[in-house]
Order: sequence, then C-alpha cells, then structure tokens
Amino acid sequence: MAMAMANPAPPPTFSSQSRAFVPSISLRSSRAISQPRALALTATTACSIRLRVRATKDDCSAPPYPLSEVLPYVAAEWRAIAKGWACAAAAVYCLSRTVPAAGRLPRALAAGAGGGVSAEVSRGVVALAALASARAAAAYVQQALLWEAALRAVARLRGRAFERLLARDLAFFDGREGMAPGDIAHRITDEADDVADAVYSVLNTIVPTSLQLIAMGTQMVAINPQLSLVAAMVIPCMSIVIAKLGERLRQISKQAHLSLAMLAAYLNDVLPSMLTVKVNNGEHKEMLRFHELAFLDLKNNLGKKKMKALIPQAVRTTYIAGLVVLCAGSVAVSGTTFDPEGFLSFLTALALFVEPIQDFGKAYNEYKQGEPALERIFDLTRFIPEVRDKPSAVHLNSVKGDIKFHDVTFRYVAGMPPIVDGVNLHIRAGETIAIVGPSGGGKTTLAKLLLRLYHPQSGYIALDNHDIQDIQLQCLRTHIAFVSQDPMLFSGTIAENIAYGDPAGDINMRKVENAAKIANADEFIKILPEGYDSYVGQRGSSLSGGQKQRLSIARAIYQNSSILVLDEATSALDSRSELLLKEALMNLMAKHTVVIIAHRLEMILMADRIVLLEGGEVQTITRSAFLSRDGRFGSPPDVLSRELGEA
Ligand SMILES: Nc1ncnc2c1ncn2[C@@H]1O[C@H](COP(=O)(O)OP(=O)(O)OP(=O)(O)O)[C@@H](O)[C@H]1O
Repeated sequence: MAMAMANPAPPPTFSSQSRAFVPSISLRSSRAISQPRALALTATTACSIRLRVRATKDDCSAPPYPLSEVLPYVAAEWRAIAKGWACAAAAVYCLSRTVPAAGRLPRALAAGAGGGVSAEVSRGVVALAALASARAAAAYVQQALLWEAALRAVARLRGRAFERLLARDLAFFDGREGMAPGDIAHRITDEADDVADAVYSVLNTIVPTSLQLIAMGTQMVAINPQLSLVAAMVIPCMSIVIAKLGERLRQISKQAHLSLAMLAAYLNDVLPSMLTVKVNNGEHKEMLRFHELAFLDLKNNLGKKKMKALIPQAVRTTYIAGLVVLCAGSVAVSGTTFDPEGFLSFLTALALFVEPIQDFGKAYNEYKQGEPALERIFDLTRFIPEVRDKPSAVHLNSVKGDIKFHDVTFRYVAGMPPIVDGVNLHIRAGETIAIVGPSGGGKTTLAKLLLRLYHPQSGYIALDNHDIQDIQLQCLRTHIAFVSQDPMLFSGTIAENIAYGDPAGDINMRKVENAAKIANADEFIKILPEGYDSYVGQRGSSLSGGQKQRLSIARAIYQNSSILVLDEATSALDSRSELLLKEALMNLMAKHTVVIIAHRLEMILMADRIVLLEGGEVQTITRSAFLSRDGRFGSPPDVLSRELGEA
C-alpha cells in the first residue's frame, strides 16, 4: 500500500485495461423476503466490489409490464394531450394540402418559362410557404403540449413512487437484502426522465403519425391505387424488423439501466464515507472501483446507443429496398405510366408516408428503451407492507406507557437463529429500565419491535394492554420517542431538526429551546453564528458526534412522548455533558416510561431495573449481579467498580 501511495498508478484507461476491468455480472435469483422473485445484479470485480442493485421482478428476457399501468397517469393529462393532437391534425391538414400544391408547381413553372415569374407560380410558391409555416407552427405547439403532458404524467408517477417508498417496511432498506439508496435515487430521477421520453414518443406518435399516415395514404391511393397497394405491402416487413430490434433494444437498455444504477449506488455509498476513504488511504482503491463500474456502464450504454443508431437505418433500408423491388416489379408487369404532375405528387406523398412509418419505429424504440425504467419505477410501488394498519386499528389520544412483551420471537432472516427468543418482559408505566447485553445481542432489535418497524414471528407486544398491532402506526410512534445510536440529522437548520417530529409540521421555538436546554445542546447552539437557524450541513456534517447526539435527544424531548427509548444515546458525550444530561433526564423520568439501552455505567445506573438480554432471552438482574459480571457489555470490571463507587 505504501508503495502504491508513493507512486500511484495512473487511472486505468478503458482501452488499455478493458479486459482487466470487465466486471463479472451475474444475474442470480435472490429470494428476498419482501420480493420473492426479485433478481439481484451483483458486480463482483477484480477489487471485490460488492454492490447489489435489484433488477425488477422479471429477468431481462421476461415479458414487459403492460403499458396500461402508466395509462392512468397519462390520462390525467388529457386536456394537454387533446390540444396537442388537435394541433397535430392541423399540421397534417397543412401537409395534405402541400401535396397537390407541390404537384402543380412544375406545370406552372413550365407554362411561365421564358416569360419571368408568372402569377400562378407566385401563388403556388406563396401557398407552399404559407402551408409550410402553418405546419411548422402547429407542429411546435403540438410537441410543446405533448411534452407538457408527458412530463406532468411522470411527475405524478414520481410522486406516487416516492409515496409508496415511504410506506415500505424498514426491511426494504435495511440489512443484506436492503435496496441501495443510490439505486432508488437513480430510479426516481434519471430513469423517470427516460419514462418521460418514452411517454412523449408514444403520445407524439399514436395520433399525429397515424393522421399523417392516413392523409398521405389517401393521397397516394387517389393518385395511383396500384402503386399505393405495393407501397403498403412493405409495411409488414418493416413491422417485423422494428419488433425484433425493439425487443433486443429493451434487453440492452435494461442492462444499461442496471449498470448506471450500480454506478449511482456506488457513488452514494462512497461519497458520504470520504473520511474513511482518506484515513485509510483508500483513494486509489476507490478510483479502481469507480473505473470498473464506469467501464461496465460505458459498455452497456454504448451497446444501447449503437442499437438505437442501427434501428432507423435498418427500417429505412428495409422499406426502400422493399419498395424499389415491389414498384419496379409491378411497373414492369403492368406497364403503368405517370404524367409528370401525378408522378411528383405521388413521390411527395410517398416521402411524407415514409416519414411517419419511421416515426413509428423511433417511438417504438423509445418506448422499448424506456420500458425497463418503467418496470423499475413500478417495481418500487408494488408491494403489500408487512407492517401496516389494520382497518380496526385504534387511535389512542394518550398512553400511560405500560409495555408488555409476550413470548416475542423474532429473526431477521428465515432459517437463522432468532435474535429475540420467546421474550417476556413487563415495563411498568413510569418505570426506567436499562437493557444491557453483549454487542449484537438484540437490544436495538427489541426497540425496533416496540416501534413496529419489524413484525415478530410469534408472540405480541402490548402498550397499555392494547396489542400494538391494534394501534394505528402513526399514533404508536407518536407515543414513543426514539433516540437511535446513529444520530441522524437532515440537511436543514438546527430548529428544523429538533422540531422534525412535530405532528403539525410547525416549529414551536419555545419548545425547541426548552428541548435543547434539557438535552444540554442550548450551550453550543447559542454560540453558532445563526443560533437555532444555523444549517447543520449534509447529515449534520458540520457538527461533532456529541453535538449530533444532543440534537437527537432534543428531538425526542420535543416530541414529549409518554415513552422515551434511548439507544446508546450518550455514547459520544463527554462525562460532564452526560452528567448534565442525566440530571435533566431525571426530571423527565418521573413522568415517562424510559428504556435505556446502554453500555455506559453512568446511564445504566439511572434505571430502576436492569434487564440483561443475552442469547435472545431476557432476565432481570440486580445491580450487584450486573457489576460482578465480566464486563462484556459494559466497562471493564475495575472501571465499573470505580464508577460505581463514584456513583
Ligand atoms: N436489518 C438486519 N438484517 C439482518 N440482521 C440484522 C439486521 N439488523 C441487525 N441484525 C443482526 O441482529 C443482531 C442484533 O442486532 P442489534 O442491533 O439488535 O444488536 P444490539 O444488541 O443493539 O448491538 P449493539 O450493542 O452493538 O448496538 C446482530 O447480530 C445484527 O447483525
């Protein structure tokens, strides 16, 4: 590593190192809990990148979702669509008038030859120019309106996807099967844009292009029915080419979407971890990882672009080749002759007939390309949450805070040993209880079960003698304030962060300041340049660990719930801050049920009762029994004894 850092290798180039950096992509079936048929695309590269980006419930060759799913979102924009299509009709009308006008022009020119520009020629030219301008204006308004409809429809779809995402179980985001945040962000941002392109293409094709096709077809039939029939016979050949290549494009696009999602997921993973990267000299390693994923994306994206470039050429070639063969054959057989005016009109109509056919091809491809994105966005919305309100769920205006765990058993992953195994525990209203135990023993899991973030496989938890499954979720979580061991702050001001749980979405500054004082945060907030209006930076990055922890505690205090759960809430505080906080909490404890999950003696000794969670089971232990243990889940024995002496 030292050598590598002293003489860092140049960034890998795709051309020279492409073989070394081709990640092996395996599409393998993963029986995720929430989505049994989900597939996971795992890139395992030379430097062991393990990023999981979920495909949709289908694999790449599976049949697509029906277009009907997006129809309600598009139908809601019917006004803009109707206006757009009306403009399309106007544009096609102008075009259909152009064909005979163009056909008459050569005769007028011939008639006026040698005598300057005749009045008929001038009229013809002016008519053509007017028709062209009117068509251009109508086409512009048509496209603007249809874009508006497509973008608005996708904005609704995005909103719906995010709404459904918020309703997902925590298990969807957590643990080994959890979906990467970068993947989710990619679906809702970039891939939603691809859906907008696809929707626009379809809208801009169905009616406008059909109208043009009908108008030009009619003109051609009027001029020469026999050749028109011949021209129409080429359409099935083109349809086959478009369908075959379109399906291939869909598959390639899906790979491109996944590789881009992996890149997004990777960036989302590494950018917030810059501190770890830098202190571990991980820059070179990360550079390699980035290039591997970027190369994968380059490969897939290039394949997609090449296919997109190939399709129109293949369609055009098929059409022209088919037409030439059929026309030449039928002219030779029937001996058809054209007058020059009719010939020019037929050619003009033919050219304008080919245009919408190509547009159909392009739109179909655009749709095929957007289809994987559509699938992946809808994939976020299709689920039935395990944790949800029963129709009969009750709302409790207030609770005393009496909590009972009845034979509760829970495991995160089926087939694994339970983390919580037949736990029976009664926490009385107003009691302060400390839950101790070895790291990874399941203390946080117990709190998550109480908050109904997960569902026990057996047994139940009661709050004031109501099974928590019979209480409305929002109501339950309002009555329990939880301070997690990873203090999570949002980008925003200090006041916004403290008042985050305000049921009305307001910021009550008096309550904010009071909560900050109790949490011993007021002192440092006041010396910030903008006080409570100071921005905390990305995830609170402008604050120290202890300051973030104090704000999290203040947020819980602001919530003023009957039950307070502190999960390692003071681990980053210095002794003085912890002591001040402890004194403030003492007052709160008199009125609340408090669950303290802690390793630190200072906090544990505040409790009325100490409960040990070990091997999935709980047992109440006395202080002396706790202190005589070997210190696996607290300070070492000598420190414990000293601290106890001080306490
Ligand atoms: N989402 C998850 N999916 C799968 N396993 C998980 C998940 N969350 C936690 N676990 C596992 O469950 C066990 C209990 O975790 P938990 O966080 O409850 O322990 P803890 O007692 O709070 O630990 P600590 O004292 O270190 O915070 C651990 O072995 C952990 O790896």
